[in-house]
Amino acid sequence: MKPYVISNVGMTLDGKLATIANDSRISGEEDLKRVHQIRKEVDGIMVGIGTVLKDDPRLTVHKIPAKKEDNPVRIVVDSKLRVPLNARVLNKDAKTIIATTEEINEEKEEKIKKLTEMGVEVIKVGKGKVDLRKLMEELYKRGIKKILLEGGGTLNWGMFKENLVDEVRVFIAPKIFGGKDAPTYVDGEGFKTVDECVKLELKNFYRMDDGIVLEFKVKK
Ligand SMILES: NC(=O)c1ccc[n+]([C@@H]2O[C@H](COP(=O)([O-])OP(=O)(O)OC[C@H]3O[C@@H](n4cnc5c(N)ncnc54)[C@H](O)[C@@H]3O)[C@@H](O)[C@H]2O)c1
Ligand SMILES: Nc1nc(=O)c(N)c(NC[C@H](O)[C@H](O)[C@H](O)COP(=O)(O)O)[nH]1
Repeated sequence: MKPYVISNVGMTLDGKLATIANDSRISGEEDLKRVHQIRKEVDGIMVGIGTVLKDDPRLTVHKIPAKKEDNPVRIVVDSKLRVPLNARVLNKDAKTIIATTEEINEEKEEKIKKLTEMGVEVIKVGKGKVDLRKLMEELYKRGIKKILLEGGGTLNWGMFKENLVDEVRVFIAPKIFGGKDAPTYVDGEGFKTVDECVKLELKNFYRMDDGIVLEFKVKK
């Protein structure tokens, strides 16, 4: 059994999640409230370490009225345990799980010890990179039945490739960032053929701020 996974991003018309200089001010105020409403409704919110290193996100519910217990469990996928100990995602505002690989060395062991002392749970699944399917099973066992996957593009690829995403909600801003190397919604290796790509069913769409939100179910 695995959690139900909602992938949500704010994206420009040309599919970017940030500029080549990592400016990622894409969602408007109303859309951020929509995102925080989803955060309030899920059991876990998941990002890759790239997002933590570039954005230092809090991953708590703070754009709409909420109590501390409304904060979902924060999950960071971090193969090499690069998360800085002063990252906001490690603060006391919510529970945090760091998912890393099974490879271990003295430095990593030391960091796990420090994280554990901070009250952070470290889950070790996979070799080379985190085994996302096994991670989903571990999270489900911990009562995490619904997850908001916030990105970024590399983790989104890993989750789509493993067929672990159930729903897609995307805010598209009326902006074009350009940039061959700018981060996009789904980066990583990419599918070679249309046959093997992720197929979606459009369920809903509506205006939001100066853009539009599209909602899809992933066809399984
Ligand atoms: N606009 C949005 O909605 C939004 C949302 C999130 C992030 N972002 C942007 O995305 C960028 C960060 O994305 P990114 O691609 O650099 O990093 P990411 O956040 O996708 O993290 C990727 C990292 O996770 C780790 N990882 C471990 N196991 C993995 C696996 N099985 N599959 C994939 N990754 C695995 C690897 O270290 C990998 O480099 C930033 O610019 C951030 O601002 C934007
Ligand atoms: N939906 C969405 N629209 C955006 O325009 C944007 N930049 C993000 N970025 C995703 C990232 O994971 C965090 O949502 C932000 O970095 C804010 O983080 P916090 O509020 O501190 O949790 N997400």
